[in-house]
Amino acid sequence: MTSPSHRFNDAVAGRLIVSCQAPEGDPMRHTGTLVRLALAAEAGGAAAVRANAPEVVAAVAAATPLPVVGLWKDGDTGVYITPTVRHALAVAGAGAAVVAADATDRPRPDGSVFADLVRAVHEAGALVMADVSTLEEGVRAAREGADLVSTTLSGYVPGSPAQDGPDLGLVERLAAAIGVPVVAEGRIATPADAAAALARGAHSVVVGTAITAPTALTRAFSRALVTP
Ligand SMILES: CC(=O)N[C@H](C=O)[C@@H](O)[C@H](O)[C@H](O)COP(=O)(O)O
Repeated sequence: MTSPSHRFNDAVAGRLIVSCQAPEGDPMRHTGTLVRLALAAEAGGAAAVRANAPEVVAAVAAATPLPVVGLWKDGDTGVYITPTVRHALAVAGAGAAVVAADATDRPRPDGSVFADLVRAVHEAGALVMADVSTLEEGVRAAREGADLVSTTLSGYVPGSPAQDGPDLGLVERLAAAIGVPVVAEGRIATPADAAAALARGAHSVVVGTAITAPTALTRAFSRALVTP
């Protein structure tokens, strides 16, 4: 029998995962709207959807046959992407095929370690995508049982310098170092960026803002039109 890990990994191999999220206070932060974005992603050929919060994960999973990579953001400092085992189990319980969680080496609010979260999510029948910012974190997450490792947090945590574009160097280094699939995520702005990520060794590519964030995209256009 094919394991859940093989099934998901085969389904997203060489393909796009669309992140359908909206920040706190954004007009798009509305479950029905995020479901519509997920349906648009499906219609456009995405292989999976990444979604935030149990309610949205459940609604997207009910509306589309695509597997859902679920997370639960809590706050925006320290470890905020699925920070505790409780958050992870709620996301798995909502129907996520994969639970994405911070796998940096910073302290977690419930005192757990990443390996505890991996164990709990596997017992719940879902896979784990480790969101990392460095090569070392990715190597450790793979050793601790992560099913996929994503470059999500590169440029967003102390010790990982901010960059304008995607961190394709990290994609390449991870792909050479670990045996689990590497996902390129973060600031992938164009189809050419996505194709370049695959060429550098990514198994799959997550795109959020460039596809599903009209407020941020409008802001970028507006700023470009402001005369100095
Ligand atoms: C750092 C962080 O919290 N990243 C989040 C992870 O779920 C999302 O806010 C991003 O939109 C997602 O990673 C996709 O990235 P981009 O929107 O750049 O394509």
